[in-house]
Amino acid sequence: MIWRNAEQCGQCLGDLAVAALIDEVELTPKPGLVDLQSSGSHKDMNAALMIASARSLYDSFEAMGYAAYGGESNKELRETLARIGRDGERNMLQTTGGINTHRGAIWALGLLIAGAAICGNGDAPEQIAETAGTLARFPDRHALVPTSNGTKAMQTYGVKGARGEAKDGFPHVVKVGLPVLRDSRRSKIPEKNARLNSLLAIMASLNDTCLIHRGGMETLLVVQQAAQKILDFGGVSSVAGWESLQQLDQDLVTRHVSPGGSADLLAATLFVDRLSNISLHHKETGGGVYYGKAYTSL
Ligand SMILES: CC(C)(COP(=O)(O)OP(=O)(O)OC[C@H]1O[C@@H](n2cnc3c(N)ncnc32)[C@H](O[C@H]2O[C@H](COP(=O)(O)OP(=O)(O)OP(=O)(O)O)[C@@H](O)[C@H]2O)[C@@H]1O)[C@@H](O)C(=O)NCCC(=O)NCCS
Ligand SMILES: Nc1ncnc2[nH]cnc12
Repeated sequence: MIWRNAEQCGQCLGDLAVAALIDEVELTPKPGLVDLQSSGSHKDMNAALMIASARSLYDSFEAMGYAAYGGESNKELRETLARIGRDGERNMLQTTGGINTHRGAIWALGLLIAGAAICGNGDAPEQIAETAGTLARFPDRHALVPTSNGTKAMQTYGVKGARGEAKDGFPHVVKVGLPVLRDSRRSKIPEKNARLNSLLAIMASLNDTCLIHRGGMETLLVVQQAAQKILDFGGVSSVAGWESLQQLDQDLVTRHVSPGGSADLLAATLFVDRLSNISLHHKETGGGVYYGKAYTSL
């Protein structure tokens, strides 16, 4: 266990989750998404609002880590997380004046926090994601009848959406986003470019219901192919890749679409990445206590 008790676990995972969300928003330039330079395809959001939204979620993330610490994946925990998650959504909407900034992120990060708190060993991302997946597969008796954009896309086009991604053990985090992030780092490009490559790799294969809801399947395919093309150029550090990234951004803004689900899964990737760095540091230094925000710089 890298935490001594449930309080420490909740605080550490809460800090890391908020830091991951802020890192995602601050990553610039992202195609169609809110970043530090523009609001992308969104008329009702900007970076300050997204950061306020991220911070408003700390208590919920902390509570999820606390609730899951040293526990096991079962129906009771799933329902507890769902209750905390719905409270988190209410806080987010209060903070943003009713704008849905991070619903998908609460879902993905909440489950991964719980997975990490159960496993207690942060340097095994696959195991954490699989544990999160087992939680997602339990039913939640109190779930509302879904009328969301994601549900409509799932019903119309048969895609699995955010629920499917979680139930499958977050393949776009552990098999796509994380390997591309780490491979890109190994080629010694700037950290920002490694994160952009990771986002593009997620976009190239995710059935993002945000894109489908606003643009249909045709738009999804256009975006997936454009993201893949940038990676085939050698990623955003290549001249052609960087130019194509600017073009993709303009195209998404013109089409008024945004890969919000991919952004959430990039945040989830950054979360598991930093958690495993902390965990390895903990092992190398022979343990020690969790020093609050100091860990987030690792
Ligand atoms: C299970 C839930 C995730 C609900 O899922 P559902 O699909 O029914 O509902 P949505 O509200 O559509 O939420 C899904 C959000 O997940 C992101 N996402 C999309 N595709 C994927 C994917 N393939 N894999 C993973 N994640 C995906 C995405 O989130 C981002 O987009 C949000 C903005 O979307 P939207 O409201 O559609 O925004 P606009 O385009 O602006 O809409 P219009 O104005 O045009 O109408 C933004 O929040 C990003 O985060 C999807 O939106 C889950 O939420 C749930 O059941 N919660 C209940 C509580 C619970 O159980 N919690 C568990 C705690 S661990
Ligand atoms: N940066 C971002 N812009 C728009 N929607 C998002 N959903 C999650 N992150 C986002």
